Amino acid sequence: MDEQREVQVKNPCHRPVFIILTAVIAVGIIIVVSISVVQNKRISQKYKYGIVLDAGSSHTSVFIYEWPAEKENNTGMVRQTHTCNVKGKGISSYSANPEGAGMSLQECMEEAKQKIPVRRHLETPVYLGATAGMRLLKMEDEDASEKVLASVGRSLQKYPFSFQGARIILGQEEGAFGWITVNYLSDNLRTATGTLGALDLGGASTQITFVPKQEIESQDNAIDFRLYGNDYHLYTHSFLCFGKDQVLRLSLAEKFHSMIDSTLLRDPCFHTGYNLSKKYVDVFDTPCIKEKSASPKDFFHVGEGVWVECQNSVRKVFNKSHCGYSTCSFDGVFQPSVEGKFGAFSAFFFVMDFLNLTSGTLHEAKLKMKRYCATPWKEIVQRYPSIKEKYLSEYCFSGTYILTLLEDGYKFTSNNWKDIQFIKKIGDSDAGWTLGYMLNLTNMIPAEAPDIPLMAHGGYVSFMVLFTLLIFLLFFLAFLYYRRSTRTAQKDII
Ligand SMILES: Nc1nc2c(ncn2[C@@H]2O[C@H](COP(=O)(O)OP(=O)(O)OP(=O)(O)O)[C@@H](O)[C@H]2O)c(=O)[nH]1
Ligand SMILES: [Ca+2]
Repeated sequence: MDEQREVQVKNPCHRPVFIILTAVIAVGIIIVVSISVVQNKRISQKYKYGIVLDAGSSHTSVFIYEWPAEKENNTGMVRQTHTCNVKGKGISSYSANPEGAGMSLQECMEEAKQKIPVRRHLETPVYLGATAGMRLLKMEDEDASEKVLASVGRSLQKYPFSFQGARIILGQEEGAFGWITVNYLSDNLRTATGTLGALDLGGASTQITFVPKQEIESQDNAIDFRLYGNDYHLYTHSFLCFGKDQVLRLSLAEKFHSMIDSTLLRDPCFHTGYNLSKKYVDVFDTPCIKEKSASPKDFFHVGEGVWVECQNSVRKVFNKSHCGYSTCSFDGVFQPSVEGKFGAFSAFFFVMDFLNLTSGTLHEAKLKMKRYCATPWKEIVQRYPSIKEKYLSEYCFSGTYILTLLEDGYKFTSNNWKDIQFIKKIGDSDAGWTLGYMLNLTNMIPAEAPDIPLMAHGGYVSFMVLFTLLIFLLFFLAFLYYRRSTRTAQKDII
């Protein structure tokens, strides 16, 4: 009986050291399993989708966005997975045939059906936002603009997605959501380390948006946001009629006034040797031109290729005669001095990228423009055989307009020229207003900062490796201790 008790007392499993080791190992295993369950839950999540149609003045694009279902409120989680460019012109060109506007969207919407998993169709929101082309149509013919919007709305309702409306967005929204997009994609909103201004150049309007140092003197140009716990006081302005297609018309109309021969329009912004018969209505048929000069049905558009003269003619479209504030850009619009870095996208990028002006100084850009505009049209066509002649013929004008808008209009100088980054995409996503618009309407950017994740992925992996090694070590120690204790116990019995 005494012998039996002695064996029991000496059983190593009953020693305090062994009990503590076992308890530590058990707790360790529980911690490792719990952390991996919580952490991996985040990895095995499913994706959600959203569709935004950008119904611009020149064309419509359909953007599909995707984000992990359980990370809706974390910044940087939404990315563009697919784009489809609708064939033909923008929806505002269907004023005489509104049904055609809705039909034009079909091909891209069928593509969206293929790209988004069927089980997500019903819950996927679809938004259509129309910009300056539709704003101009509304000014010209409100009834026609309503019919076009109704037609695209009916067309979008035929798809299995959750249609959320088709509307003309305000110029302020276009500017502000472009700013949200570039700053969301650059992860500037959560970190609050400074923001990127946004410059958007479309066919019919252009937007400038940034956080100014000066006070905003006009309420129409001020927008406030609270995002991830930070307050932003933004300056924004959208210049209707200052998109590059409308400014080309304004500039041609201006030249008509000083023409001696009303059938021959000599243009320093087009290359020498460029000579094309154009229709008078194609220039003047826009609400952006108030004074319709009496001209014939057709005219010859003849290039002269003189950059300095081109810039002088472009300057005439900026009205600087009045300003009711301490400072203005042009057309009597208040603008504080530009501040910080800017992302310039849409036609700012297409044009500056083509002209190879996305880097270098303002002075170099002017010299390159001078050379480019002076190149004969024949040579330009030979140099770029794959580019549509309409686009190609307009780069001298568009590049000149961009330099003039940025320098004379917005007051960028050779000192802060380098602060303008010409961008098309950030990561996979296009820079533009659509992503910001969707993030806002789905409430995906919270006003307050979301909870910090339990552990960053790198930290999680290191932690799991170290902890697992530690548990193995403890197992090994427990084993050594058990073996030694059993041997001692056996020796004692013998
Ligand atoms: N060179 C060139 N121009 C383009 C390209 N894509 C569009 N454009 C032109 O660039 C201008 C601006 O295009 P977008 O930014 O799509 O303009 P939009 O959204 O239709 O117009 P808004 O309603 O004013 O915003 C238009 O004159 C287009 O015809 C391109 O790939 N290359
Ligand atoms: Ca646009």
